[in-house]
Amino acid sequence: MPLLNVGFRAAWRTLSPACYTTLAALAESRGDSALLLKSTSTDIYENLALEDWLHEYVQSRDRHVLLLWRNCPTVVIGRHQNPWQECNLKLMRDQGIQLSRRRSGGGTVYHDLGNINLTFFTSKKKYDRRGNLELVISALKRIRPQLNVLATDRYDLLLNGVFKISGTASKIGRTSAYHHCTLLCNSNRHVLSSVLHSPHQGLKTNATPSIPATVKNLCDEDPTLTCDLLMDAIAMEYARQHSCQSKIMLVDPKDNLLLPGIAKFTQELKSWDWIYGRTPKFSISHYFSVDHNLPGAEVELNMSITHGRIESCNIKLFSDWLPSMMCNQLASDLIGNKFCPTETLILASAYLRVCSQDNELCTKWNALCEQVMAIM
Ligand SMILES: Nc1ncnc2c1ncn2[C@@H]1O[C@H](COP(=O)(O)OC(=O)CCCC[C@@H]2CCSS2)[C@@H](O)[C@H]1O
Repeated sequence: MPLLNVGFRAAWRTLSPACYTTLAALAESRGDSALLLKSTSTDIYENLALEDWLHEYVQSRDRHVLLLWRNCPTVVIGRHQNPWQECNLKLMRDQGIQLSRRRSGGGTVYHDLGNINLTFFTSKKKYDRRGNLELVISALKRIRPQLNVLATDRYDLLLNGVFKISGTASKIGRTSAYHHCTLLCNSNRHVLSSVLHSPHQGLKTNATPSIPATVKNLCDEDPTLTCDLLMDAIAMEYARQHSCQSKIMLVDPKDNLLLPGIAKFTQELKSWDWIYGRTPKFSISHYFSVDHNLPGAEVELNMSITHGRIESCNIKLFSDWLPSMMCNQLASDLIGNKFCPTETLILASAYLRVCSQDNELCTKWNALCEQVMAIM
């Protein structure tokens, strides 16, 4: 197969199904020591799976790869974080914003199509976060010399010395590594700050906390900037510094022929067990009023949650506005369930059938269950 002397994209496009080859083989057959890839997907799980796949299969050789990608609205938590501590899950459900857990450590960020993600794959030896961030700064300076951007000691990029425009995380394997970072061009800052705000106050955990910062979009500094412009500038700079072709190869993370086995990676990243079940053990203590028109309708809820499942639960009423027997039963039935509104709704509905003759009781019961589900 005459792959050695043709561009990546051309080679890929000219392959007939019969001689379809994997991305790893294509990378191997090309002489370049560096590759520039862009994902055609805007699905966070597919894109994180693509990172996993590249880390596993292409990075086994001493090769430099840069992957550019963007996502539809999503919150991305770090590997050892607690989503209930980091974000407003109810608001996210209501607004159709996805939640994902990445494999790298660090804090929580918000992505939408106005945010660019860059993943620098290298061998463990060549892993160089500062070098990568300097490359991004050089690319920015080349297209807009007046921009004042610097990298901090914790590998954030700051605009004008104050505003965060990029956050960093990384994963280091046995022989290979990757460093990935964001770049805010024109994200929705209102959504960003509202979803990265947890309604929980009495949550106790030793999960990694995020370090909140004041963010800014590059677009607010220079309205002529676009994500495409920034991605092209970074790709050019990468090609310049790594002496490789500046042509970007488009990769579809759903392409199981090019990326054998990727579907399994995607499935795992989408699973409840990975996203929620990996949360370090935590406890919540929540005090709320179920109905402000009902004097004394206050509730104290205490729960401990392990691997995302309710391990202990106590629902305390401060008056007899609801039969305490019902609450005790709910508390004991919640044990072992996922700390999630869907499972709780199923339990709550079963009770509703029992008390369906009594309208007032049903209303109070619904109000209580809705409050419990709202904190999940
Ligand atoms: N998109 C984006 N870019 C930069 N900063 C952000 C963003 N979203 C939120 N933030 C701010 O960073 C802090 C969290 O900072 P903190 O330092 O705790 O965490 C990070 O920076 C993690 C970066 C992960 C990058 C990966 C690259 C590909 S997949 S995600 C948050 O509270 C906001 O104030």
